[in-house]
Amino acid sequence: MSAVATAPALEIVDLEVVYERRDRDPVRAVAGVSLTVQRGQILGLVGESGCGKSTLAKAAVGLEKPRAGRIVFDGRELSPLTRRARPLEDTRLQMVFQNPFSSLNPRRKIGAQLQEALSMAWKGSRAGGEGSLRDRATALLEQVGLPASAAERYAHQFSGGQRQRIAIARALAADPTVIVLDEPLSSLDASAQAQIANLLVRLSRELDLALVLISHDLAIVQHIADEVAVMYLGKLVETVGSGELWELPAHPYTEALIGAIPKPDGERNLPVALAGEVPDPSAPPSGCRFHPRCPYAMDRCRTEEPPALAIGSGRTVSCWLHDGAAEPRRPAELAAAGRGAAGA
Ligand SMILES: Nc1ncnc2c1ncn2[C@@H]1O[C@H](COP(=O)(O)OP(=O)(O)OP(=O)(O)O)[C@@H](O)[C@H]1O
Repeated sequence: MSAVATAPALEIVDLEVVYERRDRDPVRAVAGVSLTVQRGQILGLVGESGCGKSTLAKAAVGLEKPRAGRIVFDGRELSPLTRRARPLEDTRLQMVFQNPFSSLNPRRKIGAQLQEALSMAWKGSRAGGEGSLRDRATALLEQVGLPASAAERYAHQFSGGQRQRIAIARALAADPTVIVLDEPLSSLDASAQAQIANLLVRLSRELDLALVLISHDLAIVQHIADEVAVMYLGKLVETVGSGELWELPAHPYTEALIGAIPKPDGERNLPVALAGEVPDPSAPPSGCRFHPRCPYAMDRCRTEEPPALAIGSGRTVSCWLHDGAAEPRRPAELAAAGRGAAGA
């Protein structure tokens, strides 16, 4: 992990996002989430489909209005304005979407689209002119591993991986501090995924960029994230340094997610199976939201919601198994020691 800056690049505090629906209960898609990302750091945000990852990402960059909570970007609290009305500095918080094809203009050359992104970010504040915009666009293409000739081509002339490189180059045009990437690899084949993952690590290190990488693919996150936040039904259940997480998952949900990653020999990592579907976020279970699916659930889990408990250095887990636990341990070990149903 690289050096930690004084103010976090991005800090999200108790964020809540609710979708109101006509004639139906509102969906509390993000139900009080706090997390922090430092410059030069990659934070992986993982969880099953529907747990609120995209909503959290959109709220973080101002595309969705939070009902409550704060977003502090580079030490300044972001105002709840639309993106276009935000001050210029706030464009340094960028987002890259899953499908780069839909976010690129099919009728404009890539070079022109990059120049447009550069001039919007510069807004005449820097000495420029067409020549320097063109040079800078070429430099952006090189930064993401594409030749200068890519500027003269259109989006459909590139592969999926190349298009994602272009989308990243366009985000870089704003000279960002933070980029939130929502499933940037999931539409790509395995080899393009590996290349883009390597590119993200390089850019984060070279440009001291904070990256929030949203993915349901734990195997990829395992390779490139420094920190991982695990989300379940609108809440974070565990936040931890990446290496530690894979060695010693502390939340039963994390244990199950990691257990589901196939090993190269076809075996699973751990014998914990995740039963059932993610419940409806408009009517979440009482107590711990994970308790109906948890193999270690105790009586308390059905009625009392666990807070984020600090275990180890900088690590938090929202699980009653760890209440009073002196050090991180596997859920199965804690249950066997008498804390959960399995040991009761
Ligand atoms: N515009 C909306 N109106 C109502 N409900 C919504 C809206 N957008 C998302 N939701 C609901 O909010 C919850 C969280 O959705 P979100 O897309 O943030 O999850 P996700 O973890 O990103 O899932 P995926 O990986 O499938 O995109 C889901 O129950 C979803 O159905």
